[in-house]
Amino acid sequence: MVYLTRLEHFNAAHKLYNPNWSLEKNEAMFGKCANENWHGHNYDLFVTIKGQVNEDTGFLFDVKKLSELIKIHVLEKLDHKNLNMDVDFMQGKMCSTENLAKAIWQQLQPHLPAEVLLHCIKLYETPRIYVEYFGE
Ligand SMILES: Nc1nc2c(c(=O)[nH]1)N=C([C@H](O)[C@H](O)COP(=O)(O)OP(=O)(O)OP(=O)(O)O)CN2
Repeated sequence: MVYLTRLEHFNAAHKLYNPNWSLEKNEAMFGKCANENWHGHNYDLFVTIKGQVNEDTGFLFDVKKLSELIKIHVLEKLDHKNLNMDVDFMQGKMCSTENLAKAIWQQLQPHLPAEVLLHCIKLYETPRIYVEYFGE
């Protein structure tokens, strides 16, 4: 089994706000990210796939094709967007790094060829905060 990773990048805005809570409770939980405090992040997205190496190509999967799939199914929906307002697959969800990583998996996984398994979505919200999601 070989693991292959492609790093992509996008910028997006969000706020952390639970509409079922008071402003005070949101502020207490989410601090400077809460309520009307819209702010942006430079996200780094690591997509890791796994599988067997093809003897003819030496590739698990052409990483340029992987990049293209990520662009079409993930980045075009997220880059320079407001996660809370513009992104259909984040509607009704808290726009945390955890939920975004899980949603990216759900967006991408159905578009990978059968012989390629998605192993991990690793998403950096800041250089010091990241989430890894393994699809479970
Ligand atoms: N479990 C989670 N906790 C937090 C998340 C998250 O997605 N999951 N997100 C945030 C905020 O989005 C916040 O904007 C993080 O940015 P920041 O405070 O700038 O984070 P850093 O720790 O990298 O910056 P410092 O300056 O070092 O504090 C908060 N929590």
